[in-house]
Amino acid sequence: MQPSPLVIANWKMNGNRQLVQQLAKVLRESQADLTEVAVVVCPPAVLLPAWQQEVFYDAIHLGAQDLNEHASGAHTGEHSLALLHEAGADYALIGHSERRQFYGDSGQRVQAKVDAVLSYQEHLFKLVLCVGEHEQERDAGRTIEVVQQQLEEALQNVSAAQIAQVVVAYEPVWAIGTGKTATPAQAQEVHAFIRQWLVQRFGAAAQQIPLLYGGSVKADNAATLFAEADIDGGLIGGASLEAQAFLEICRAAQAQRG
Ligand SMILES: O=C(CO)COP(=O)(O)O
Repeated sequence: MQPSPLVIANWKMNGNRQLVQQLAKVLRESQADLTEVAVVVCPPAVLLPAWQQEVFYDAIHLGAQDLNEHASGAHTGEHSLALLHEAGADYALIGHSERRQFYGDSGQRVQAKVDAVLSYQEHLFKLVLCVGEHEQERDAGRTIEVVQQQLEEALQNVSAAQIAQVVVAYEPVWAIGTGKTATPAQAQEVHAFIRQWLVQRFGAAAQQIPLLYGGSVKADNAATLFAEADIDGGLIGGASLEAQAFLEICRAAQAQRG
């Protein structure tokens, strides 16, 4: 059995209360068409409470774009899992390339955040581990090596029992916000590798881990990407800020299992 389709909106530092209402309305009106696809919205943390008021059916989850691995204390500007949970989140993105590149998330820090999620009140959060290569790394033929290293480091302390809480998102850095989507074949090649690595490391249960593709997914290319055997959905940036485009992407994920 394949993992259930999953589509995640990553609003990054965008959106406002009006967009919360717009997107929630579109999703609510279309819920009958989205029976097979789970949808997660990761707004800026301050908008989580606004989303919490809009979300009243089970298929929609809220997620944090990042978290602090400490439980509490002197960490100005940061959010603990307890705070995020209170604001309605039960998913957390970890290791997004923008955090790795611009906000100091080293491989070690990413690993600490993974461990924090998995040791936080058992099974409460799912984590979405983002991996992906830079353009120079792809050009140098190092894509698989880079992705493998990111997986090994981040999931170092994870047990086979905990793997059900993990989602992996492959986001080639050169495809993020550039309009340069990986071709379905390029994405599938890396996804097949990730699947094989996970199964080797965690056993057959890893067949059920959703593998998402992210990087310039739009309404018009989602269906061909999601048609690939190991692409179970998407992590959507820009297109998640347009309610109709995001809905079309969710529909494309649903259609794969329709
Ligand atoms: O980084 C992304 C989602 O996390 C992808 O962003 P875009 O869809 O804007 O390329």
